[in-house]
Amino acid sequence: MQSVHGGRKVAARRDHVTADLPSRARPSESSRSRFDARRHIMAFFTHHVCRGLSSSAVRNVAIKHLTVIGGGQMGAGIAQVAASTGHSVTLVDTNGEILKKAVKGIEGNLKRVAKKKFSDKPESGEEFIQKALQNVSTSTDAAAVVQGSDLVVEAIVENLKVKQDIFSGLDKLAPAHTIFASNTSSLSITDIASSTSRLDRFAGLHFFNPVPVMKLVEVIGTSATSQETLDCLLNFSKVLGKTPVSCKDTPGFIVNRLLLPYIIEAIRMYERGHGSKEDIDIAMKLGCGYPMGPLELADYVGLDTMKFIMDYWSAANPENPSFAQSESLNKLVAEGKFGKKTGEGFYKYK
Ligand SMILES: CCCCCCCCCCCCCC(=O)CC(=O)SCCNC(=O)CCNC(=O)[C@H](O)C(C)(C)COP(=O)(O)OP(=O)(O)OC[C@H]1O[C@@H](n2cnc3c(N)ncnc32)[C@H](O)[C@@H]1OP(=O)(O)O
Ligand SMILES: NC(=O)C1=CN([C@@H]2O[C@H](COP(=O)(O)OP(=O)(O)OC[C@H]3O[C@@H](n4cnc5c(N)ncnc54)[C@H](O)[C@@H]3O)[C@@H](O)[C@H]2O)C=CC1
Repeated sequence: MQSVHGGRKVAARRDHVTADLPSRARPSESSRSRFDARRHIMAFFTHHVCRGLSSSAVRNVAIKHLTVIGGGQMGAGIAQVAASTGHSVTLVDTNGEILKKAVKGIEGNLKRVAKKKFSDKPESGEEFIQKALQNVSTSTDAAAVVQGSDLVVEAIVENLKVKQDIFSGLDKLAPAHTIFASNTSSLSITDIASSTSRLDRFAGLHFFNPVPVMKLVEVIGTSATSQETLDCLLNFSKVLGKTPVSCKDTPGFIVNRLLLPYIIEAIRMYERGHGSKEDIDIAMKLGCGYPMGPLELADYVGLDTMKFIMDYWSAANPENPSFAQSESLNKLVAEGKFGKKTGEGFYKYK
């Protein structure tokens, strides 16, 4: 195991709990202690009450240590938020260079959070950053680190077989109480879970990009997921400072079921020449108040991921012309232009 920051301190600390909240959601000084007390009650629930819920294996779960598989934009974001709310996190990727980049990115983003949250107390901000970084370690070997995990969150490439392979291997090594969760955007949780023998302890935990900023988490249960597992994940999401919603394991869950047709139609509109990419994006930003237009958002999500999603939906619905191949998306992906993360997609980035 390659340990970058190595720390394994797991106590949920008061100054970590509200760390990632945007300023509009942060409590005033006068309400902070009440706010913190509520968070502590939720942390207590996750850490202790889940233990006694029922006779299933998950009753022993106290989510203190998690393994996040995939050190890309989502995995790094999930690790950042978990570490800054007092959890010990091991971030895993097959590529050590990606892990170094992820830790550097986490440090940079923690500085942005600290600058906002501790604008009047820079020394507290520095302490917050160091404590969070001590909670993160990295590894290129998931099998070697999963034994100590209460929760495994997978955020690797959007490919069913690759996700099934990783979970099937870890299922044989992880303790019985460990909950497995996938951050998939579009794949069936039931299909991913079928590669394991812990169907009652398997769920979707779908974060939004950028994880430190976006407040939503979709908690997705299959017909086999136990209520104890769902309760633990709903409470864990709250301890992270997020607002969870419960979803059935249906295509796209809630958000992507609505977002997918919107982005598809925007790309088709651009391909038909009915509007320039800039005008389509400006129209949706100024007309609907969205922070990003649909083509900017596609670049932000990653065009490789968009193509994985599109190919999967297309294979599942071959008769539906909505999911027909997109010439512009295919061309950009073939050229390695995956959007913001590679410096070019529909737009160029510095
Ligand atoms: C025809 C074929 C088509 C194929 C179609 C396939 C369709 C597939 C669709 C499915 C997509 C799947 C993705 C998924 O599963 C779900 C998603 O995640 S969808 C994406 C959701 N995200 C959004 O919608 C993001 C929208 N954008 C924004 O909210 C803002 O633009 C953003 C916050 C990203 C940036 O804001 P901006 O003002 O532009 O920049 P700033 O840099 O000033 O940031 C604002 C604010 O936020 C802080 N911040 C930003 N990033 C981070 C970070 N990583 N960590 C910490 N803090 C961060 C920053 O500091 C600023 O704070 P201030 O207090 O305002 O200074
Ligand atoms: N990009 C987005 O906006 C969102 C993506 N998601 C989902 O999250 C997942 C990850 O997406 P991103 O972080 O954007 O992708 P990414 O491409 O930034 O990162 C994926 C990472 O997984 C690593 N990886 C691949 N196979 C692996 C394996 N077997 N073991 C360990 N690591 C492995 C890669 O090296 C890469 O670093 C996907 O399932 C995606 O659909 C969910 C919400 C939003």
